[in-house]
Amino acid sequence: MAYLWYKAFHLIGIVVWFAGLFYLVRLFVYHVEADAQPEPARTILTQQYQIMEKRLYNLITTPGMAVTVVMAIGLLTTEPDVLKSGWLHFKLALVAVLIAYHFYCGRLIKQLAENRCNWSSQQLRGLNEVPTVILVGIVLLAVFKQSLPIDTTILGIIGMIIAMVVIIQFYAKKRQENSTTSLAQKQQ
Ligand code: HEM
Repeated sequence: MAYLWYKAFHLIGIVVWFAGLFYLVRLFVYHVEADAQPEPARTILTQQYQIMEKRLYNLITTPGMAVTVVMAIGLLTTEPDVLKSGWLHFKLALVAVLIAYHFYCGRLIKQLAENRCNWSSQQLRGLNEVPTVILVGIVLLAVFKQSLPIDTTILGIIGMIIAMVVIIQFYAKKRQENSTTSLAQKQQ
């Protein structure tokens, strides 16, 4: 019974953690774009984004990660034999990358607050897709376990990354066109 409780809260922690990670980097995108606004909009917007980023990271994202990891430890102590499974080793490698991403986002919050962030809004849009790829990999491993078809999964993930790059480029072009049109309309 304890195992099921741990698993349920493991899943709840994951949802909270990912909601935080996805929203956080979206806020970074808006924060960087606000930097290009004229004053006083620039100061008002960037200060507001700083507050939102810190609160989201400290009150939602990091607690979500903590619940996920603590519940995972609960799962492993209840069923220590799972530790021998190959799928779990792959999953832990992906979780390590995700945790590194989490703390890197924490560093980006500080860099943005100190105006030292070198990422463009377009690059941040790409960065925001990193947890999506990790999520797909981890969930497939957790659900299929040792019966996961590796070749198909790798091909599927590569296809997904290509599709994301194409979509991000497409929307970048669209945004560029829209801003050129609205500038031309203002000048008329
Ligand atoms: C801290 C590292 C983690 C460890 C040690 C861990 C370990 C485990 C274990 C032992 C199970 C139970 C497997 C079963 O009973 O079938 C499980 C379930 C699951 N985990 Fe994790 N996990 C970790 C992080 C994550 C993360 C970050 C995600 C999502 C991105 C995730 C997604 C899942 C899912 C979806 C299940 C349910 C699988 C099922 O019931 O079919 N885990 N995890």
